[in-house]
Amino acid sequence: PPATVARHKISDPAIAHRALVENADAFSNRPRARLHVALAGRRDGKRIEDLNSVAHGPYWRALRCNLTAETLHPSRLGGLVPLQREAVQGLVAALSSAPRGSREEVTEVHQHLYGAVFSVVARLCFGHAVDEAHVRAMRRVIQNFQLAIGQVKPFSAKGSVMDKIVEWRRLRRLFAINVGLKELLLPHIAARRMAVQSPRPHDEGGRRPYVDSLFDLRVPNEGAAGRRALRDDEMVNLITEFLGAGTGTVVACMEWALAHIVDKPGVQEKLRGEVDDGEVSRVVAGMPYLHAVVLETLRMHPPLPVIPRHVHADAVGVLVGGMSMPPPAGDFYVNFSVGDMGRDSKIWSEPHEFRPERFLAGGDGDGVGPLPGPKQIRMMPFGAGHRFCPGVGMAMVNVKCFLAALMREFEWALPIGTGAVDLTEMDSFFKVMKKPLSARVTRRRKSI
Ligand code: HEM
Repeated sequence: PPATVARHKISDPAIAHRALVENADAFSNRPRARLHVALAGRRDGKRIEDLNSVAHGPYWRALRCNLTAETLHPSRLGGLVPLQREAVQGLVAALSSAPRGSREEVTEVHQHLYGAVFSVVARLCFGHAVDEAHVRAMRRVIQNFQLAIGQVKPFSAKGSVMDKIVEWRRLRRLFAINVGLKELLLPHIAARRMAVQSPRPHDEGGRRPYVDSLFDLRVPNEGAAGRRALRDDEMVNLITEFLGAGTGTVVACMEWALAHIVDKPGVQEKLRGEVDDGEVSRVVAGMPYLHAVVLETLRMHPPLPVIPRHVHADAVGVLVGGMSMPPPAGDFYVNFSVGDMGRDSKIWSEPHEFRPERFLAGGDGDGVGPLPGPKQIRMMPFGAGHRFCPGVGMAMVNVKCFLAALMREFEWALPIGTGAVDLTEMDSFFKVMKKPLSARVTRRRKSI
């Protein structure tokens, strides 16, 4: 984005509510990420949007309605259970046989979690027929892509010549990964297109893969009447977004939750009391303490701690009283600081303490859910307003399902000889653990 656009920070949840919920129309565009500007420049300005980057309007609405109605609708989440069950089995096997370090710890917890969640998301996207080797290949490229985007720091344009050279190199790496992604995904899109057109399509157990919905989708035809089908390059972007957004955030949340669980054995004990007598599918319905653990994790460590908006000058009045700088004359950007809201001592008692009980009856988070209610914002890890995260339902179900299984199957403890988990945060594409979680992961005798 042009360096001249003023960027404001809003940490006050009342003002965030006034803007994102009460004046949602005026606060429904995101700044264009440098990645998208740069990629469009390489394609003669041809648009390469995904749902996250596209401007609020009819094209966005078509993409969003399709995703929420066809793939992420709450009524379809039950269809995830077989995919989750298979992924849980793989995860339990992988963690059971993972090599241990000198302090008897598993060092690559994150990678194992990523593999398991990705396999659910990839099959939800492409259907069950996509084989394990291809899922692994996609996962590698998507992970590299997110890593590379995190390094480009989409909003930094300042710095010395050296900084710019470094950044340009990173952008080039990103372009190269982007090309690789396209080469990898296009054959899968083509294969799936053939499969759905065949007289006997593969049985998906009642689920409809995300790509299938993209084949049927018709979007407004820019500058012309009527609607048109999606182009292949648009599908590649939407699929990349689906695979990336659906995995990285969920894994970040799970890793933070496990970090606190390892840090506080009491939390693990309470969780176990709840999950030991449960069936995986019951996780969706009633496990209040597990639900509280996930909310507490998202309060303290929202994977996306900043929610940016591009705002027209005439909406500046909405933010009066909350601006960190004098009101701008022209259009401006606002960063709503989800991270600050989650740790605001005016809203939360002892905000730096991991205390899931606060979300149970009588606690200071009693009644607070993953999305803000219509009246006020206490925390907003999934955003707010028109652009709130459409994956909230699937994310909560996946995090809870995997955590429940990990509690039921394993004992989680600090590596031998260490006193505490290092909970320092680091900015990457998502807010992640600076020192990835290592833990002693011992198989429990009692099993599902
Ligand atoms: C713990 C997990 C997740 C967290 C914390 C999270 C968080 C967020 C946040 C903060 C936003 C921006 C909201 C705003 O601007 O108001 C967002 C947008 C989005 N998320 Fe998620 N997300 C998660 C999981 C998912 C999943 C599972 C999917 C789908 C597969 C997904 C797909 C999206 C998409 C497509 C957008 C852009 C929506 C739009 O602009 O209309 N997310 N997410």
